[in-house]
Amino acid sequence: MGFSTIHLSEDGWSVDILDQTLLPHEFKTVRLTTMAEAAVSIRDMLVRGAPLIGATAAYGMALAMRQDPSDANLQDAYDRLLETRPTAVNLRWALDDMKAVLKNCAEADRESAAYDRAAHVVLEDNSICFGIGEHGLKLIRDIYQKKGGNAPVNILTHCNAGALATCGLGTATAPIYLAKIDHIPVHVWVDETRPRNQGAALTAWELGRSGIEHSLITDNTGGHLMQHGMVDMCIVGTDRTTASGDVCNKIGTYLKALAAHDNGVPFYVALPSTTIDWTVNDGVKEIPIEERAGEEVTQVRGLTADGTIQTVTVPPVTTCAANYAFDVTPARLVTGLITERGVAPATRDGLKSMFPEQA
Ligand SMILES: CSC[C@@H](O)[C@@H](O)C(=O)COP(=O)(O)O
Repeated sequence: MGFSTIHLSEDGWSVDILDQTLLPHEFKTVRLTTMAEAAVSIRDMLVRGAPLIGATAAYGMALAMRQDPSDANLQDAYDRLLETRPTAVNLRWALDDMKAVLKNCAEADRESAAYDRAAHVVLEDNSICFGIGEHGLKLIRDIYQKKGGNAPVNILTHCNAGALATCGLGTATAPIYLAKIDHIPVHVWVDETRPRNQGAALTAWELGRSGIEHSLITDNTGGHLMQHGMVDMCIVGTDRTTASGDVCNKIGTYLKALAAHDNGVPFYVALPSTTIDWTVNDGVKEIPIEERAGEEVTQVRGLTADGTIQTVTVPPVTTCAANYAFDVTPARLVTGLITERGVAPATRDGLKSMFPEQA
């Protein structure tokens, strides 16, 4: 990939992250030295994407244990990191995982145990992304062969479920990167993904760096492309997948799934098992949907002709905006869930058979 979303700095204890709010026009690493800074980096979306949020929270716990390894601080760090973003369940998964390891350690051992476990979370995510990539690659290869083996596979994706959202090849993008290595021509339709433009700013940036052919489209274009046979498959990520296969992902994903269903376009969701919330069944009723500041809708940030980065307001300055960050795609609209263990039907039985030890 040529970049790292999160890693331990050379001092061996502080944590370097890529400030994703500045991409694509500025590439800047930020150093986290406290749990509070880790929490802010998640809340303000310097890091974002479900798996990377989890990894940052894990390192946030390590920074907390370095400052004060007491039981009280362990719980305080857990609570403060958990409240940073409500929807991506990887956050809770990583914090639960860290807490389970740390509460069984003597206080004197907690700092080193926390760093070890956080490194494990990062490495595990890397290998999970690769597994998702291998299983998703088979789906892309099948479509390529069905098209006669001489035309690119057109894939639509929403938001950024790429390397930037993870500690590896990404989830939705992993099969795409592996297809390139396998010499399967792929072209990606990149939804710009208002309001924060993760598609335009992040997915376009990372696909471009990797030499993957892509076209940026407005969020409303997908249905038209599907009606005209210009999308062979959709692959998106997820922030929380229910035990019954409902998928909560960036706002607008549901509308893409509806359009895909209406046009017979396969709609796949790529996910690490850490994104499955086994305690939730009905995604629409039970998953908390993050609501963010209206300014994310009313304002747009970008590069001006004179090379400066500026934020401008689009509607009348008095307009109030509603900003729901995620929506839920019911399982019935999902063709398959691409996990690190294989492609599962988006059903309770499908997930159970893939992860029997969890269910
Ligand atoms: C592999 S990332 C999957 C999802 O987290 C991704 O699609 C997404 O919706 C990210 O939302 P964000 O608000 O940028 O954190």
